[in-house]
Amino acid sequence: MFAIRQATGKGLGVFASQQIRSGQRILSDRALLTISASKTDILSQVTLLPKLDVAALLGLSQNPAKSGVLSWLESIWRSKSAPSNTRLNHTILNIFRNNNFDIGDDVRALFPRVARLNHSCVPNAQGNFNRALDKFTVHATSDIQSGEEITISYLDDHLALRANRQSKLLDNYGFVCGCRACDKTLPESAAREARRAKAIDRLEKFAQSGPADAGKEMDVVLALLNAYQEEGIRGREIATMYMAAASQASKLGFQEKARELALAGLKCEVEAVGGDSPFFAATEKQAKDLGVGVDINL
Ligand SMILES: C[S@@+](CC[C@H](N)C(=O)[O-])C[C@H]1O[C@@H](n2cnc3c(N)ncnc32)[C@H](O)[C@@H]1O
Repeated sequence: MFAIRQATGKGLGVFASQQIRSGQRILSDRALLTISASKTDILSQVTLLPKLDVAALLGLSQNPAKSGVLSWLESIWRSKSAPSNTRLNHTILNIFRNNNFDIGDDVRALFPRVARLNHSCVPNAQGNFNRALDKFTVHATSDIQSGEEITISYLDDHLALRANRQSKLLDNYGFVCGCRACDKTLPESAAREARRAKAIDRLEKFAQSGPADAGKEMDVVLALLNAYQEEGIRGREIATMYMAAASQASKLGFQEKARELALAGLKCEVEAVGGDSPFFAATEKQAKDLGVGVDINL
């Protein structure tokens, strides 16, 4: 379904080798290495790995940024690593920083194929850890054409403005993003940023406007959802927003609207994580608790 090859200006990348439909699972990867913040350090963990896994780890990309620091990792490095100044140790730490994913409960992990996915601020796929499978899965969040690069977002705030996104990517990964949303030469670029700025402004005004009622909250979530849709961004965050809007609609007594929003939330969730994910089960339960049990064809 995909091939790993050179992506101009980005090192290696993952490319669709056939058409992939939105919601399709592209890959699921078992961790090469997992690090828990409280229990262990990276270097001693690596010494326990089979040789083939060490070779796979050392084949992953390094972060060229000098200042790129994940403070959590830095503290583990400083407090527990010894000897700390060999070239190999620095390489391992650098690779871990550049490729790890937060999988919840203060655990970070390296996944060999997932680590080849490049970033886009308007990604066409999303990665999530599936606790039931003990694997990191990647799902298409829009239709992907054969030959197209498969991308995910490395950022938490998907609606952030360009300057904000770029400084985070530069600090943490050492690259200047040239994705569609960051490319200032594209005709739609200014309109995109203006739409994002408007949505952020609306959210900030809402946050400052004192106690909110369900009606105001629903309006602001619907406006945000609209902004995400206009940007072509889908995934779990959007599913969460749909469920929040469904909850407000239900509080206001608009059961039909609540049902419609919950169905949209469930669809978005299942497309991003798959029907076998505990995240999806939790969202299904949320819909049931709202009294808007919806059946969705998996
Ligand atoms: C997790 S790795 C992704 C795979 C990597 N390209 C490789 O060759 O293995 C992250 C690194 O890929 C590169 N990268 C990812 N997204 C990029 C983008 N949008 N623009 C430029 N470089 C990017 C950066 O060097 C970043 O530090």
